Amino acid sequence: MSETELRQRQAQFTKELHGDDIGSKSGFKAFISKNKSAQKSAVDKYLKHWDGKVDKETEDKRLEDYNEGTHSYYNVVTDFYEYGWGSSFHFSRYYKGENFAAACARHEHYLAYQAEIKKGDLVLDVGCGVGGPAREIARFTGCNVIGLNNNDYQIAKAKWYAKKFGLADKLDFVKGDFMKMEFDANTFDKVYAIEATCHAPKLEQVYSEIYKVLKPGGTFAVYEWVMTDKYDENNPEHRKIAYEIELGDGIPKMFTKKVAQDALKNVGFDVLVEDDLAAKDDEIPWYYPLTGEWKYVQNLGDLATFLRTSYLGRKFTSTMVAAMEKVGVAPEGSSKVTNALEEAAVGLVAGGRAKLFTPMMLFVAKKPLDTK
Ligand SMILES: CC(C)=CCC[C@@H](C)[C@H]1CC[C@H]2C3=C(CC[C@]12C)[C@@]1(C)CC[C@H](O)C[C@@H]1CC3
Ligand SMILES: C[S@@+](CC[C@H](N)C(=O)[O-])C[C@H]1O[C@@H](n2cnc3c(N)ncnc32)[C@H](O)[C@@H]1O
Repeated sequence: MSETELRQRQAQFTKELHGDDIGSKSGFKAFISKNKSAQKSAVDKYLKHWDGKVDKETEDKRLEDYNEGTHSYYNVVTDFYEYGWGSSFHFSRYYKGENFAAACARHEHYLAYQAEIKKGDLVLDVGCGVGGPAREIARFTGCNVIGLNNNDYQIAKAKWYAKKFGLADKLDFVKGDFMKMEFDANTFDKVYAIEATCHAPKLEQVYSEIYKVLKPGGTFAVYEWVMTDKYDENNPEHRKIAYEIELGDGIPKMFTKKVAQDALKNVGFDVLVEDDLAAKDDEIPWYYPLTGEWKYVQNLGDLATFLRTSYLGRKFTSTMVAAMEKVGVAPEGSSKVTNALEEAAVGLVAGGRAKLFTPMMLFVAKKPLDTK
């Protein structure tokens, strides 16, 4: 299928699944108003590559089908993410006494600071979700952001929020595959990516696209999802954790830190910073909202989040979803989605505790000035 046909099909499917009125409904309300047969087909498309097999052929198919696979994944999880987590789809570090929302904003500000984003800069957000980080970074720095995303539903939501919060003149969101960017070379002053490029079937390709669209002298800053140096692909316990992360988070293959480091260098970047922010031995771990550690809850906002994200909260949600699916209120396949998200949570916490995985491998890289 050609790129244009794929695009048209995905746009048409988004209309069928989510209807025309995207944005005004979010979380639970959006979830129950989906077209039921389209939802079933989206769930099947996402899960068709996840049948427990870890052989090379199955993995190759997942890598080949990365675009549709991820598109389908975000079609079915976005409402759950918004309901449980908010509109920034990433993890954060937590300082003692700092609440969830403040930590999330600070994590975004830190990336903007590392990327040296300034007022008036034209910035690309690679894999922008529903635009939570883009809104924060535009407000924080005064820059203009273009968010790139291959998920039509999220783009429609991101546009809706930008308008709602009076940021439509600072932000734009466009459909596209980060493996084949359509922007002219040397377009952006800065580029950032937050927990998104791990969906790429090949890191070197997405980094080389970023390199292409960045102006010479421009900075790229990324929070990358990688398996750490402790990870051993031949250790079945390690592989099980990586598989849970892949399945539950719609990732064709988790790569190691070494693969990411080499990829950045191979495409021509000068790598200025390599810092695993999950390896700082913070008193409050980045994965705490997915555990049962109530002691870190700071305020009522955190309590509301924790009631949805903690083990018991997730159990409550999945039980309710299963009951609603049974009586036909929730679309068929919804329980498969909550089960997959449970695998994600379990794998992420296990990977975090064992320091086999990090969702915040910070790389800051520059495109040399003497390139075209
Ligand atoms: C997939 C990538 C690369 C990044 C997303 C990181 C996180 C924002 C998500 C990873 C696992 C997600 C889960 C939820 C929210 C978003 C994540 C933390 C839930 C808490 C949403 C509510 C559901 O009932 C349970 C989910 C568990 C996993
Ligand atoms: C975990 S979300 C992170 C979103 C955002 N960076 C944030 O922090 O809120 C990953 C994002 O990458 C996007 N994505 C995945 N594969 C993509 C691709 N091939 N091209 C463009 N965007 C992609 C997804 O649609 C999703 O918006």
